[in-house]
Amino acid sequence: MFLRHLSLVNYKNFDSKVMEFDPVINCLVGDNGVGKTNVLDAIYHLCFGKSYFNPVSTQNIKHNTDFFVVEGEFEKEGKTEKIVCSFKKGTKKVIKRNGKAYEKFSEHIGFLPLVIISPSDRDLILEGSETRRKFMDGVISQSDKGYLQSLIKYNKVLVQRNSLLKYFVANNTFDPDTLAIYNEQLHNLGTEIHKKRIAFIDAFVPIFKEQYAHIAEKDEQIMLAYESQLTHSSLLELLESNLEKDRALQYTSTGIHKDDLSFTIAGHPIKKFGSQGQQKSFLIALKLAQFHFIKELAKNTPILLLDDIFDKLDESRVSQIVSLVENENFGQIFISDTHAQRTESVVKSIHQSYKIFTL
Ligand SMILES: Nc1ncnc2c1ncn2[C@@H]1O[C@H](COP(=O)(O)OP(=O)(O)OP(=O)(O)O)[C@@H](O)[C@H]1O
Repeated sequence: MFLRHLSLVNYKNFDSKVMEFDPVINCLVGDNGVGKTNVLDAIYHLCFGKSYFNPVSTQNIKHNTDFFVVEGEFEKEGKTEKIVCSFKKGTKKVIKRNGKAYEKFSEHIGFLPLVIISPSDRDLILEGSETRRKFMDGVISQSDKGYLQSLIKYNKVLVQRNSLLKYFVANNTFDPDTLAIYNEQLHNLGTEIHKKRIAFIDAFVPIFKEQYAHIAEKDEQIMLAYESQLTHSSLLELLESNLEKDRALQYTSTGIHKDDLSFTIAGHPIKKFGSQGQQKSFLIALKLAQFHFIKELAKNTPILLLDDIFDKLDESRVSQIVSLVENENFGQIFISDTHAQRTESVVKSIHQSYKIFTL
């Protein structure tokens, strides 16, 4: 699968921009702020219906205009797939595939698999558990449509249960029967999601470790583990035993919405004890593992977006990554960099088919 054509209207810093891509390697080069990352983000938008960097849709519209359109033509399994993502201030965003609008964006997720590696990935280490859950959910849902639907349903029931807990306090009342219905629904959906997360981590960790070992060229005892309150108790038991606490807090304090991933090096949190280079390598290994995982399960090679990746690492780690890209059968790759010469010498060593765009 590859993206052949991209056209932007009023997307971030672009008035209008049309690009025809190479099926293998595309490099976007230029000074800081020219819009290299914005092009990558537009491609991300076509695959996920949203920006990777800025979730506020109005802020993706070029300043002083009131709509944007991102259009892409992909080649997938011998067919052309035309995707149009448009947004006008005050209306709902629309995503169309071959002229037909999706009713639910979630139906589009996974159709065009994509993995992005960007400096903002450091949030996975630095930020709270929600960022890591989103990463885990993103990987699983690109290969399992049912998972995303269960997650959406779980979150809906969670909102309903939280509203009910607030209602109890506001009206000085309590209704155990309605609560029991929500508890059961959360238990059923949560247990299914929990099982899928366990299965995912079991399959993902060996791939991740292999990617890290390639980049670091030595064993640095890195580990990724799934942490869940459901490991020791069922969700129903947790909901029931935390009822008084939840009533006081007016929200649901236990469940798979509290799950996390722990990232460690030699048994210690990488956030506190990993060097900057080790943290960067960890994140790249995580994303390359995501790439291989999706490729294997979705039976479809994801597009790979490498945003500013060469600025982050020492030369030996960069050449290790390049050799990974060279050896494994990657699909289409987009690379953004400020150094035209560096990029060209790197891509020349990967493949004879490439295009360089100077923005
Ligand atoms: N909604 C918007 N309207 C107009 N310009 C915008 C909008 N959103 C972002 N920009 C501009 O886009 C530019 C940033 O583009 P981008 O992040 O793609 O740069 P880059 O080429 O990747 O730079 P770097 O090399 O620093 O990473 C900034 O100048 C920013 O002001």
